[in-house]
Amino acid sequence: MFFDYALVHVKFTIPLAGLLTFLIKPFLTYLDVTRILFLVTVAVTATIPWDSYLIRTGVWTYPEDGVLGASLFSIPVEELFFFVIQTYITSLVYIFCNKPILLAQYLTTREARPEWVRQGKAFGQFLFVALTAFGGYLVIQNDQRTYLGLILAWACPVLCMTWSLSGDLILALPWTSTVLPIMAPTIYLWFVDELSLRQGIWTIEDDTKLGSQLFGKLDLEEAIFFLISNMLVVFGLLAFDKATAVHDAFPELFPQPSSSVPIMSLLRARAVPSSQYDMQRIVGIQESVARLQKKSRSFHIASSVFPGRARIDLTLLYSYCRLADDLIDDAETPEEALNWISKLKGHLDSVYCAPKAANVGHFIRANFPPSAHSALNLLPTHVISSEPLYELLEGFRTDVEFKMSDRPPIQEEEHLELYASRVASTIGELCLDVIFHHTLQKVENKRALYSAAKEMGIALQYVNIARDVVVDAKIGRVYLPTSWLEEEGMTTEMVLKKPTGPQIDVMRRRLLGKAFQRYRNSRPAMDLIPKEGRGPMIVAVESYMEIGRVLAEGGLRVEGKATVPAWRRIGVVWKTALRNF
Ligand SMILES: CC(C)=CCC/C(C)=C/CC/C(C)=C/CC/C(C)=C/[C@@H]1[C@@H](COP(=O)(O)OP(=O)(O)O)[C@]1(C)CC/C=C(\C)CC/C=C(\C)CCC=C(C)C
Repeated sequence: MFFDYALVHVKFTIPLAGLLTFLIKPFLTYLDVTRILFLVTVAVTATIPWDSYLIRTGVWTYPEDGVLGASLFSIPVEELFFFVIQTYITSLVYIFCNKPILLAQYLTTREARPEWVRQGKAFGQFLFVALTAFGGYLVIQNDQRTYLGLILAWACPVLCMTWSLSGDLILALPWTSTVLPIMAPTIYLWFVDELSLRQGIWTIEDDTKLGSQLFGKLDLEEAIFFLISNMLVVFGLLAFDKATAVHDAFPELFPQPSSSVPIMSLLRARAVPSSQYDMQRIVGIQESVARLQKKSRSFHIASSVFPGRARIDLTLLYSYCRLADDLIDDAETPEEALNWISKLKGHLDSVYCAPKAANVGHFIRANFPPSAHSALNLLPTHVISSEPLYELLEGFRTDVEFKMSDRPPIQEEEHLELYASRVASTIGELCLDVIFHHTLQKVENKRALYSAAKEMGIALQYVNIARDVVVDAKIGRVYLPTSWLEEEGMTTEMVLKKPTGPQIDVMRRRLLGKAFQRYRNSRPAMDLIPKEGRGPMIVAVESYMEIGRVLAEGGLRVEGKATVPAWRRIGVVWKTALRNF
């Protein structure tokens, strides 16, 4: 049939590329687009001489009526398009699979690598060198193994190079970041190829192939070709990403954020010997990511759409806030909790107030358990201002007061507002500090933005309280104002005993109403946030407000805690990103 090869694209590759573009476009950054273009250019340039040789020497043939007719160096345009679209598809799958991962946490110095990673990397290097030599040998033999030889001799030197650059990272990453983006497009292309071979759209000549099939008509060499070419794409992207991760992880070595430097300068980060990596910082980043992942699904999902360095700083900030909150919540007595507050203040004093020579590290080691060290050491104090942090600690004092006196600290609505502004408006301010620090844009209206961020913080805290009435009651806390309880004919003791029922639902709705009012007041200001942080910040806020929406709909509860189903969380992130990125 005429134009069969073009039809393969129309039916199989273009629709998949279109679907992936539709799904992933909202999350694509400038850096993503740059590296896809870079990789497509490299892939096309590197494949043309090889493919042209294959066609001119008759390893591959195409029936004349199966192709459009236009060609470059004997390569049909459809084939050239295949290099482009395959690289594009695999890159998108890779980017999709890797968004949730903060790559910097997988960087290691040679000494810090587990033995199996060191040996695996060396084995990979040996394997690719051996396969290159074997491929060369097969080409020289010039028999049925020629096509296999050409594939190996062409691809394995490049694989060896990219593996040498980032084999340690490839081995350390979860399989969903490496094997999945290689295998998913490979398997899809195997089926497309099998169909094409079955229909005779292209043919591999019998003299130059082994004659064994993986399945159906799919020749073993073709299966290996798609596997290896997708490995080339993924290894190439990983080598690129390793440079970005190094750049983002070590602001002391690279003051500019990765999103603002030209691609070639970025690759210079790759040249930094791993012996210069600050492993204490990397371990701290790992611990912070683990804390975020374990403690907050909303912020963890939202963190994946922030650009590299802002993402690291927000994760470190989260880790500090969570640690401080947990130290106080988990204290056995109110006195112990107050002691933690004063130690945390001491830490802030040593960072922000003491003369430069003050030994912050020593203070941390002397006063906090080892599990707290990295969160305190890595709090990005060069990026955030001190006042909101002191204020946050003041807010935690209210939590302690629940245990200290018979009179609950939240008597009136204004007490609730003060509490929320201390523990959450402060977080809004700190988040803005991070974004302002990492933007290259000159920010107008900073004052208005800070004031909206404070308002939004209160909205999120109200949602948090509305969600956690049961959970909080279990630890002796009722954040609903006593005056509201009285209006519903209840007392604090009654809520502590039975934190559910129609009166609680009325008060929860009242609180949610106030949360949404504040959300509506402050949401328009978010459009003025610098572009690097605007979309991700909106995603973070919307993901959290979704908990409020689920609650308002009387939604799902697990052990008294409203949960947003995973599909709904992902939907919110996707829709928000589509509108705001
Ligand atoms: C993406 C990312 C990693 C963001 C990190 C945000 C961050 C630093 C959060 C701090 C969390 C924390 C532990 C604070 C201690 C006090 C506390 C408990 C506050 C409550 C947060 C809930 O956190 P939790 O871990 O309990 O989460 P789960 O409910 O378990 O999922 C709060 C509800 C406060 C959250 C408040 C904010 C994030 C501020 C929101 C405001 C903005 C983002 C600014 C918007 C800007 C404009 C201009 C309007």
